[in-house]
Amino acid sequence: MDGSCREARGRRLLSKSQKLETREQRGGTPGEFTFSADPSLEDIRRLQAEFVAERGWGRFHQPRNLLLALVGEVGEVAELFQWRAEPAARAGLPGWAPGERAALAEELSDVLLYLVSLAQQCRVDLPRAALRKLDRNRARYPAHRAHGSARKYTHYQDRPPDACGPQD
Ligand SMILES: Nc1ccn([C@H]2C[C@H](O)[C@@H](COP(=O)(O)OP(=O)(O)OP(=O)(O)O)O2)c(=O)n1
Repeated sequence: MDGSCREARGRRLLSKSQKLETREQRGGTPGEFTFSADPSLEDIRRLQAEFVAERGWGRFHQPRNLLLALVGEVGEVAELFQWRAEPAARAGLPGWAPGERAALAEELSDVLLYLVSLAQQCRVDLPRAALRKLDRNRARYPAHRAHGSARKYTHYQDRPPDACGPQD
């Protein structure tokens, strides 16, 4: 893809993300919520890498710096939740103002952008790695044993299948 095609694609993705933000500001029923089909994680990696390269920031983006930046942004997400009454921390974030939802979308995006950058700098193919990890989680937490229970997987490994019920 040449430079002008890449820029046009970047603009299209940006205009889509602006529409998505409007949807986020409205809130909605959590069960009905889905992500947009694009951009892919690879699109986001590439756009962020271009953003960093255009500013000559590559030398700052060493893994440890990115990790610290990521943790800092996670802290900013936590700030938006701290001291809220319990109902406002439920799925769908009832009672959150549009501006607060927009602020959360920004902070979560900062987390994602630093996570993707960190994975790139550590040469981790994040989408594939996440799929592999999901496979591992499925194996560790068989649905018939873990259903309705928040216990750690080691609880299932240590016991025969009939030693505990699903609610145990
Ligand atoms: N060296 C840098 C600096 C910034 N960014 C990008 C990634 C984040 O998405 C965002 C972080 O920018 P800020 O450090 O300005 O943090 P905030 O956007 O959270 O601003 P504020 O702290 O005012 O909320 O910019 C980056 O990739 N590399």
